Amino acid sequence: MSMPGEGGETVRFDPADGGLRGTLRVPPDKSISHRSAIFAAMAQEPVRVRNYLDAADTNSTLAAVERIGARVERHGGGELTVTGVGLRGPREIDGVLDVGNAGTLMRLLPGWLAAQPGRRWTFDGDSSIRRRPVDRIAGPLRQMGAAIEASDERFPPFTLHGAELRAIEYAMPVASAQVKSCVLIAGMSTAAPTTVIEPAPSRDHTERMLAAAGVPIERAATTVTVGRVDELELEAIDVPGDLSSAAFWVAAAVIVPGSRVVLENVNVNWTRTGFLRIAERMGAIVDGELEAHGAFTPGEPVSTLEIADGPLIGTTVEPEEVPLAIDELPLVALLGCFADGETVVRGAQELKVKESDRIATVVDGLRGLGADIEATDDGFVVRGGGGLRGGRISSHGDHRLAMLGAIAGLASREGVEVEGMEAAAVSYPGFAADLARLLAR
Ligand SMILES: O=C(O)C1=C[C@@H](OP(=O)(O)O)[C@@H](O)[C@H](O)C1
Ligand SMILES: C=C(OP(=O)(O)O)C(=O)O
Repeated sequence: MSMPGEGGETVRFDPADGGLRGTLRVPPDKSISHRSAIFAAMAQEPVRVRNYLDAADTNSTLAAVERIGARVERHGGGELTVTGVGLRGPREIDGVLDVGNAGTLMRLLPGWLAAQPGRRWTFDGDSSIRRRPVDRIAGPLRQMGAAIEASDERFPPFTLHGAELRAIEYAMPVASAQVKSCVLIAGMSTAAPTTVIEPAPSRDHTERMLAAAGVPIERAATTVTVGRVDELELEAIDVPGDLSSAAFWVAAAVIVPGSRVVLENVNVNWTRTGFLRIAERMGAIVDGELEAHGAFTPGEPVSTLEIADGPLIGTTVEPEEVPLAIDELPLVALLGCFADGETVVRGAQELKVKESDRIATVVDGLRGLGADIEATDDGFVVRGGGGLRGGRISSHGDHRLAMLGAIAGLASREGVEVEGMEAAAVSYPGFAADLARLLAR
């Protein structure tokens, strides 16, 4: 299977003289879209999903739930009706379940399928997914009674044998919303309540959506307990805009002189907004009013954000902040190049097992554009203030690297060529069109 970005399209991003200006509605949230499709597939009654993300990762999820028996009607404009198979109804398939490039799909869906006694599925994906560990979900699922065979014990492809699961109390070794979600989903089928303890808070979209679906779920600090259910009661889900996509424009507005950008309908769930807090600490001014979210909310707050350019100072991102800003840490490195003093990220080893090794690809990529940046075992150190010269950067097939390169180009002195720009379509297919809108004056 091929990897997006390998040997693909090279696109040049010139300095955005005069700044980025305008108002955007950022694309639907990827994490919440994945969950809406998977939870709707578990329901028995049809579920209306509004504003579903039309991107490679979330389309992999729709294809996967269809293969195991759910019906997906696509009404256009991000509107779907998903008719599920019920919690106990996913069917076996011939061949593999292809998760494409989507780590979230690969780690959430097994939580459900592990609870189907006597049935089995084989999961596989692209060359990037084959480097992403599944032992982190195989461990707790085995403790619950499922069997999993993986290549080298750790990586896809892997085969999952469902079982009558037993409840566990699972203390997670790493803060991962994907692992937490997997165990909670499996825990909906155990006779006694299942508990997950996180080392630090991570995104809580699963907890919010399951609570909205009538699942007994209790949270106290970093402990989450889920009770058994026979059915999910979800009528409709309205997916808010993605903070992780919005973050590219927040970063661009802050570092490209003369910018003023307004971002509408952004999910500002506290477990996702770590990047905004870090950027504000560095001196960025992000104004946002909390707003109600419309008729069918999965319990997620949204806001309109207003960002303008301004001077930055370096900061240190501590380990407990990492899960709250995990996908935006590459952008912290970029801001660091434009900030006075040192910007340090610590406790972010998890970056090594994303779509690319994001410590190596960010550090090598930005250094190639003129940054003074060094990798550490668990993050990076940037000595900023000099901005970026420009040059060439590879996405390594990683959507967030591709878009990082683009924003770096806009803020650079000489422009940046991004190799493998098409990888952006994994989470943000409209990235180029939105950029063109912010450049049109
Ligand atoms: O649960 C989710 O939707 C996600 C959790 C995070 O991964 P980890 O759980 O591996 O930290 C994040 O990096 C990923 O983009 C999406
Ligand atoms: C890490 C990411 O996603 P996933 O784990 O779902 O592939 C991401 O979107 O940055």
